[in-house]
Amino acid sequence: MKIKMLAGKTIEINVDLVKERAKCNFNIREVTHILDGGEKNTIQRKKIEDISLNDGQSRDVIPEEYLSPKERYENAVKKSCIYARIIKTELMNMTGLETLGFNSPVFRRIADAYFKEVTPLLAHFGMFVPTIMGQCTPEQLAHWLPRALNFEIVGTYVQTELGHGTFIRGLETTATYDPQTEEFVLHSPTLSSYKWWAGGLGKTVNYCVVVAQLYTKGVCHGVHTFIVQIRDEETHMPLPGIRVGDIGPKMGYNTGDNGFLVFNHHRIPRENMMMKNAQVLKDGTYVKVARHEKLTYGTMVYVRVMLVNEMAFNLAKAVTIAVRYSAVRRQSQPKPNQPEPQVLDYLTQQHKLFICIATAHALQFTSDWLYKTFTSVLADIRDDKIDTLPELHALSSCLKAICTSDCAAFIEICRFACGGHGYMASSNLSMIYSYVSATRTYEGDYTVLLLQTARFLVKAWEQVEKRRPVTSTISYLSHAFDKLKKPWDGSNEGIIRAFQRVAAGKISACINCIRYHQKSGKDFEDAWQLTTIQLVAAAEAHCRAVIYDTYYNETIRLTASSSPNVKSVMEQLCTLYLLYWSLERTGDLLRFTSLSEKDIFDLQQRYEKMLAVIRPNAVGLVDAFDIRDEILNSTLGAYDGRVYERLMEEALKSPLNAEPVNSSFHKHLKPFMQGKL
Ligand SMILES: CCC/C=C/C(=O)SCCNC(=O)CCNC(=O)[C@H](O)C(C)(C)COP(=O)([O-])OP(=O)([O-])OC[C@H]1O[C@@H](n2cnc3c(N)ncnc32)[C@H](O)[C@@H]1OP(=O)([O-])[O-]
Ligand SMILES: Cc1cc2nc3c(=O)[nH]c(=O)nc-3n(C[C@H](O)[C@H](O)[C@H](O)COP(=O)(O)OP(=O)(O)OC[C@H]3O[C@@H](n4cnc5c(N)ncnc54)[C@H](O)[C@@H]3O)c2cc1C
Repeated sequence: MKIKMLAGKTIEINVDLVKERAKCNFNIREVTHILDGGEKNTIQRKKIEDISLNDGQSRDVIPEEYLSPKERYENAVKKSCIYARIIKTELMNMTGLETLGFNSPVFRRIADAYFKEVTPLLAHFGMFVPTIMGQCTPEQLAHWLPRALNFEIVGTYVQTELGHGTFIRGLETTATYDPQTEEFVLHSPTLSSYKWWAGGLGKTVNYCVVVAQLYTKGVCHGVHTFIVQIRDEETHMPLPGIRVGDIGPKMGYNTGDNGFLVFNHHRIPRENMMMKNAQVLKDGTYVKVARHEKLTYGTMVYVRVMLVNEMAFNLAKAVTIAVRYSAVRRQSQPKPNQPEPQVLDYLTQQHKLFICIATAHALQFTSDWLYKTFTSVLADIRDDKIDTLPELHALSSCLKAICTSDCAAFIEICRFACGGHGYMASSNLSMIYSYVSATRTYEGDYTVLLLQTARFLVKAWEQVEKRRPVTSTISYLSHAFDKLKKPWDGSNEGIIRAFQRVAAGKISACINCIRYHQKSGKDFEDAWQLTTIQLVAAAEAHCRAVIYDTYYNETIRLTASSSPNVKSVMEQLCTLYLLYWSLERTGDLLRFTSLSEKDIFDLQQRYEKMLAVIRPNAVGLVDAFDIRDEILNSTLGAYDGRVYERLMEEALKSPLNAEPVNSSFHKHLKPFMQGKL
C-alpha cells in the first residue's frame, strides 16, 4: 500500500494501481472533459456530485441485500425523497440543466450512489414528466408541469398490459367519452387488459399517464394518453374504481415497485386527455391536431434516445471496476521463478476489457450525436415539419436495441474478467447487469425495434433504386449497386466503408428474398415475415455502420485541439473498436467485400498490437471516466484498489456472522447428521 493525498484526504492506494497511474502517458483530465462534453460540464458535474454526495446521505448503514423486500422498498422511498429534494432545491436551477431537467445524465450518475437498484421515482423523472412536456396543450402544461416538477404529485407511465407490451395498437384498456358528464370512463374489460409493469405504480405514485383506446360517439380512434389520478392526495388510498398493487419480485428493479392497475369504470374529467396531438370536444367530436399519427409514441422515442447515454455510463462503470481489479489481481505463473503477473497483463484479459473501454466511448459519442438529432427533429416538429421523424424513429430504434444489447453482453464480460469475486454482490457487477439486461426488453424489445428500422431501410432501398435522394445516414446504400468489389482497404475509413457495404449487401439480400417470396405467390406481409431473420441482421449491420462512422468522425472532431497523447489514445481506442468488429464479423466481410485470408491475418496482428499499445494507459483510461467510489459502489473497483480489505469488510456485515453458531444447526443439521431426522 502507498499513502496518497486525494481531495485533501489521506488514503492508502494499492501499489500496483500507483504504478499503473504513473505509467499513464496522457492527461486524464483532458479525456474526462471530452467525455463530459467540455470542461464546463465537468466542473458542473463535480459540483453537483459534491453537493449531493459529500454529506454521506446517500450511503446505507446496512447493505441493501440484507433487507427484506419491504424494507428495501421503504429505504428506497426514504432516499428518493432526499435525492429529489436535493435536485429540486439545490440543483435544478443551476445553469445548463434546464433543457434536460430531471433527466440530465449528471443526475443519473448521482442516483447510482443513492440506489443500488432504482428509485421508485424513476418513471416520474424519466417518463411521467417527459410525457406531460410532450403530449399536453399549453394550458394543460401550465396546470400539470409545475405540480409534477414540485413533486406535489408523483406519477408514472402506464402503457403495457398483461396481454400486450409490444403491440400498442392491441392494448385493450378503454377510455370512453361520456358527453353527458364531460368525462372519460376508463375500464379494464379483460384480464389481459390489466395494466402491468409501470415503475412506481405498485405503491408510490398517485397519478399516472394511462395509454388507452379512445372511444367517442361509438367510434374507436386508437390509443391516446390520459392523466389519471389513482390515489387520494392526502391518504394515498386507491380511489374508487381503481385496483392497484405491486407485481412482485423481478430479476432486478426490485426497489422500483413496478405495479398492476385495473379500472372499473373509473371516471376522469375530459380535460385529462392529453390534447396536444388530438382532442375530444365537449360534445364528443374527435379532432386530430398532429400531422403524424405516431406522435403519441413520442415519450418512447425520447426514452430510447436517453437509454443510449445510459448504456455508455453503465458500461463505463463496469469496465472501471474490472480494469482496476485486473491491475490489482495477480494470478498464475506463466514463467517459472517469475512473480505472478497482474491479470491485466494477459492478452486474453486485455481482449475482454479494452473493447469495453472503447465501446463506452463509442456509445457516449453516438448518444451525444443522437441527442442532437433528436432535438433538431423536435424543432422541426414544432415548425410543423414531420419528414425527419421516420429517420429519427429508425435511428433511435436500432441504436436502443444494439447499445442495450452490446452493453449487457460487455458488462457480463467485465464480470467474467473479475473471476469469482466478480460474482460477489459487493462487486456491484451483478446489480449493474440486472439493471442493464432489462433495458434490452423495455421501451421496445430488441427484435421488434430492429424490425422497425428494417422497415425504414427497405423503404429507403426502394428510393435509392428509383435514384431518389435519401438522408445522409443511408446514403451508403448506393454502394450496393456497385458492380465491382473494391480492393480491401484496412484503414479506419476503409473499414467503415466495408461495413457500409456489408449493411447495403444485407439489405439488398432482404429485398431479393422478399421479392422472391412475392414472385412465388406470397403477399407482402408473408414475404416480410419469411425474411425477418435477415431483416434483423440487416438492421443490426446498418446500426453498427452508423456507430462506426459516428464514433470515428466524433473522435476526430472532439480531439482536434487536444494534446497529442490524448488525441492518440482516443484514436487508438477507435481503431481498436474497428479492428475488434472486423475480426468478429469476418464472415460478413468475406461475403460482401474483397477481404482475404491474408487480410484477416493482418487485422489480427494489428488488433493484438493495439492491445499492447493501450495496455499502459488502461487504468488511466478508466480513471478518465471519473466515476466516484460512491457511484461505483464496488469492493473491486474503488479508486484505492483495496480489494481484499473491502471484500472482508463487506463479508463481516453478513447477518450470518453475527453469531458463531446459527440456530438451524441445532434445529435441523445436527439431528439430521446424527440420523435423528
Ligand atoms: C424507466 C423506463 C422503464 C420502462 C418503460 C417502458 O418500457 S414503457 C413501455 C414501452 N413500450 C414500448 O416501447 C412498446 C414497443 N412497441 C412499439 O413501439 C410499437 O407498437 C411498434 C413500433 C412496435 C409498432 O407500432 P404500430 O403497430 O403502431 O406501428 P407499425 O409497426 O404498424 O408502423 C406504422 C408506422 O408507424 C411508424 N412508427 C412506429 N413507431 C413510431 C414512432 N415511435 N415514431 C415515429 N414513427 C413510428 C413506423 O415506422 C411505420 O411507418 P411507415 O413504415 O408506415 O412509414
Ligand atoms: C424492468 C421493466 C420495466 C418496465 N417498465 C414499464 C413502464 O414503466 N411502463 C410500461 O408501460 N411498461 C413497462 N415495461 C414493459 C415493457 O415495455 C415491455 O415488457 C416491453 O415493451 C416488451 O413487450 P412485451 O413484454 O409485450 O414482450 P413481447 O412482445 O410479448 O415479447 C415476447 C417475445 O416475442 C417477440 N416478438 C413480439 N412481437 C414480435 C414481432 N412483431 N416480431 C417478432 N418477434 C416479436 C419478442 O422479440 C420477444 O422475444 C417494463 C418492463 C420491464 C422488464
